[in-house]
Amino acid sequence: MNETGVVLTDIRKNFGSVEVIHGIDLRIAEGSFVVFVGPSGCGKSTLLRMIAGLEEVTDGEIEIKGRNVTDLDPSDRGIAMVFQSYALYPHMSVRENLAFGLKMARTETVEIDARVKAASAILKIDHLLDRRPGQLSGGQRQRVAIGRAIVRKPDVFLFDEPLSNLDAELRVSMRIEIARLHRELGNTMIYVTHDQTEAMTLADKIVVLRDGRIEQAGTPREVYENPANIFVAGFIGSPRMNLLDAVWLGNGRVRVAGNEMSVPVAGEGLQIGEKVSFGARPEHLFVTDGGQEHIPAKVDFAEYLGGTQYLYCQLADGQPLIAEYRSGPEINAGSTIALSVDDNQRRLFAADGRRLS
Ligand SMILES: Nc1ncnc2c1ncn2[C@@H]1O[C@H](COP(=O)(O)OP(=O)(O)OP(=O)(O)O)[C@@H](O)[C@H]1O
Repeated sequence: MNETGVVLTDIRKNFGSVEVIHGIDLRIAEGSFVVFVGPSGCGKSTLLRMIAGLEEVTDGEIEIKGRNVTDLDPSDRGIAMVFQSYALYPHMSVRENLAFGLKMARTETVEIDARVKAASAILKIDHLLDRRPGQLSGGQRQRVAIGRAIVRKPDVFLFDEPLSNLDAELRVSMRIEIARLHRELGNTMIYVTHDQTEAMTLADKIVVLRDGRIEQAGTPREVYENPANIFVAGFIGSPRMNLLDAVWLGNGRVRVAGNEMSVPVAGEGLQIGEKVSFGARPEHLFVTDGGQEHIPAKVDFAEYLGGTQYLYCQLADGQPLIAEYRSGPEINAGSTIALSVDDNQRRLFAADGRRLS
C-alpha cells in the first residue's frame, strides 16, 4: 500500500450560508477499505458525494491517485458509486444496465462484452443477464448495481449505505460478498454506513465523524479499544459503552452512584469534586459476590441471547447501565447484583470529553 489513494485537504462545504463540513483532512491509502460512520446529519454522505463529484466542494482539494480532481466531472475522476437505491434502469435488462455506462463512454463492443462477462461471473449473476430489474430480488439488484461499478474499472469504489434496503440475513451475506470483492479486486473502497457491524468488519480504517469534523480515524481495533474521546467511546460499540456521571475524589479515585472506584489516572489538572465520566463497556463488567470494589445495581430487564445475556440495570442514583453476562446462575429482572469493572478497562473522561484513561 502507498499513501496516494485518496487525499482530502481542508475540505469544506457550505449549503447556502451554513457550513456543514468544517475542514476535513484525510489520507486514504491505495487499496484500503475506509468506512465513514457518525450520527445522522454528521456529513458522511456529503463527504462521499464530494469525493464522487456529485456535490461541489466549497473549499479545499481532493486528490485521487495523485491527480487533483476537485473540479473534474464525476465521469473523469476514476470513481464508481453504488447507491442505496440501486439506481438501475427499469426498462433495460441486467446486461444492458451493466453495459450502459461503457456504451456512453464509447467503449468497444468486444471490450464491453468481456467486462460484463467478467463482472457477472464475479458477482454470480450470469444467469440473470436477460432479466429486468423488476424481475430480481433486492439482493440481486444490489449485485447488479455493484456490477455496474465493477465494469467501469474505477480506481475508487464509493458505497453509500449499499445494504440498508436489504433484510438482516441478506445484509450479512452481501457484507461478506463485499469483503471478498475488496480482496479480489484490491481497489480503494470508501463506504458510508449506519451499521456498526458493517463498519467494524469491513473497514481497514474507520473514520468517525461528528458535526462535519473527524473525531477519530483508525483501525476498528483502535477506535474501539483506544477511543480518542468520550464521543468516540460512546458511539463505537453495540451495545454502547456505559458512561456514568462521576466525581473526582483525588488520588486516582472517583465516586460513581455513591460508590468509590479506583481509576488508572494521576488526575493532573483535575480538581477534587470536579465532574467526570466513568466509562465501562458491557463486556468489562462482571457480576461478583461483592467482596471487591463494585457497584450495586438493580436488574430491570434481562435479555437472553443464547450465548450471552444483557442485563439492563439501574444504579442507586437512577443511572442506567448495561452489563453483559456470559455464564453463571440465572439472573432475573428484579434481582440486585454487584458489578465489578475490569481493572484495565476503566475509562475516565473529563467534562469536556477528553479521555483521561
Ligand atoms: N442539499 C442540502 N441543502 C442543505 N443542507 C443539506 C443538504 N444536504 C445535506 N444538508 C445538511 O448537511 C448536513 C450533513 O448531511 P449528510 O446528508 O451529509 O449527513 P449524513 O451523515 O449522511 O446523515 P444520514 O446518516 O442521516 O444520511 C446535515 O446537517 C444536512 O441537513
